[in-house]
Amino acid sequence: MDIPPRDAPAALVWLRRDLRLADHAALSAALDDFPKVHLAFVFDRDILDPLPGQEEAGPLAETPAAAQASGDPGRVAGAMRRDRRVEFIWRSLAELDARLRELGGGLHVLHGRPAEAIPALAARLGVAAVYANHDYEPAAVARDEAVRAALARDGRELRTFKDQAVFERGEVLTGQGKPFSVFTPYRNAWMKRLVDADLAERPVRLGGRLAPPGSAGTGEGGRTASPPALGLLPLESLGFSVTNLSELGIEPGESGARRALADFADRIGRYRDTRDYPAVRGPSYLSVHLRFGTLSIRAAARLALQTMRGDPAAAEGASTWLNELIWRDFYFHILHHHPQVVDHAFRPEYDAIRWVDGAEGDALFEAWREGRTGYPIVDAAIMQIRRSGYMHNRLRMIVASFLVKDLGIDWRRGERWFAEQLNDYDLAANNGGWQWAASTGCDAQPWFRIFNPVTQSQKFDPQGKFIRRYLPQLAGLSEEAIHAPWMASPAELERAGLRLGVDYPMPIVDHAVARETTLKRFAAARST
Ligand SMILES: Cc1cc2nc3c(=O)[nH]c(=O)nc-3n(C[C@H](O)[C@H](O)[C@H](O)COP(=O)(O)OP(=O)(O)OC[C@H]3O[C@@H](n4cnc5c(N)ncnc54)[C@H](O)[C@@H]3O)c2cc1C
Repeated sequence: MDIPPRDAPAALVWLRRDLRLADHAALSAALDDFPKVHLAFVFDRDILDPLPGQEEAGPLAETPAAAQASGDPGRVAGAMRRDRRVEFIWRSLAELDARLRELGGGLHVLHGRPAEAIPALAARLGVAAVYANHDYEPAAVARDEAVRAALARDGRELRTFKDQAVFERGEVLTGQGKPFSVFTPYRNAWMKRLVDADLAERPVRLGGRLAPPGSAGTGEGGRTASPPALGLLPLESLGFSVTNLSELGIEPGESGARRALADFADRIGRYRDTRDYPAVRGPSYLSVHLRFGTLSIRAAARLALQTMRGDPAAAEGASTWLNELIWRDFYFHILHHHPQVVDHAFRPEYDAIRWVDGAEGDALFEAWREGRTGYPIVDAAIMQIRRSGYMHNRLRMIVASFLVKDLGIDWRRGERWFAEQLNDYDLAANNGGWQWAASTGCDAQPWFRIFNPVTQSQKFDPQGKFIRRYLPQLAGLSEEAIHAPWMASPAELERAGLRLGVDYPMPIVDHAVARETTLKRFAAARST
């Protein structure tokens, strides 16, 4: 790639899932190559317009459905959706914009389609090149190719960098140069390849290097290129309103990520022993920051590695946590090398499974996503995701397994619903997690191993603390009864003030029967 002339006016750094100013590969490279930089973010209509909104994300004056029912076009236009991710991004950008303004710059925030918006902004600013970080999702790869082609038509380059992963694409391969499909050898090869430079902070020194707002109105449009006064489009102008993000204590932005990382640094030594218990503050809760890049993956991995090297008492916890970060790279690797997993089973034989569909499938799916299965651990987990946009990893495995192996529903339906709900939704990790639980993926749970939701509950929420938090109607049940209320004696139910079938449903399936049906379903697909 040619290095542009030093007197080239400026570069444009296009932020996507890297909403920070520290340790940022594309920004660091742009500052190496150009004397001045602009920064921009596009609220992408192709992503935002189809978002349905999250039912339990906070109060809303009027839902799109109610407005639609009124038949009043004015009300339809004014109806808002709530989506915690959109608010998270918006607030992270507001913080970033404020910081840029302190330094004499400002963030260009656009609402449109990147393939048009980015080349148009680049032209207006008169920049020589656009810098961005790699994204591995097929739709994002196609988007970036479209932007690259449009920029090239104007004689501009799109330069992209690894930032989201520690190792990406073909960097970790088998001895035969092939992609891995099993995690443990991938992890071993990943560890073997790692040197300190891979995790080194990418320097970003912005002082005096930001193109001031309004300074570059010399582009083809001839108009001033300064970002609007606030630098940001109001959330409402995007069709979204404020959610319960603040109530949940989720702090967006780089400052939120820094605080969450520092909080976890004190607990990392206990991670291995606590991470499987949803009632305990065991995991890092950093996934939303890693998703939107308010935290750099290198900073996260540095914490793990430094703890492993410098604190023997915490080393095991840190090494277990590093493993999870490697799973994240692993699923990017799988998505990059096998993009067909987006719509298909990684193991093609499982595309032949006959799932429960039609009215019966719809009814079972509705009961699952509304937390009405009658299995308390499953229903409590569903309440957690609906109210907070987060679900504990152990619970993600339990509810995914339950949908697929107890209810016989196609994993893709669950995957899509998670995609709407999760703050940390990431195509690679979500698809990987669902295919793991459904036994259709690479290195997945074997098809004949089926989680028993009652024993999982007894093991990982032994006192029912998590269940009580999300299903207060069961709070009066004893530790023994809370995992399977239908087994409780009438006297116990009466003591707990619980009317089964009224206050809380009877189980919608019998696990033992469902298990047998699932084994037959998988066996039939394997034999075709
Ligand atoms: C069905 C299912 C769906 C999932 N969907 C997603 C998703 O959309 N987005 C997502 O980030 N994770 C997903 N996961 C993985 C995991 O559940 C979450 O990353 C984790 O619960 C996030 O909480 P944490 O940050 O406290 O995790 P921690 O336990 O503190 O882990 C640290 C980080 O490691 C990464 N990580 C951990 N476990 C995994 C994993 N199995 N695969 C990939 N990365 C991992 C995440 O970035 C996480 O933030 C899914 C798992 C399952 C079983």
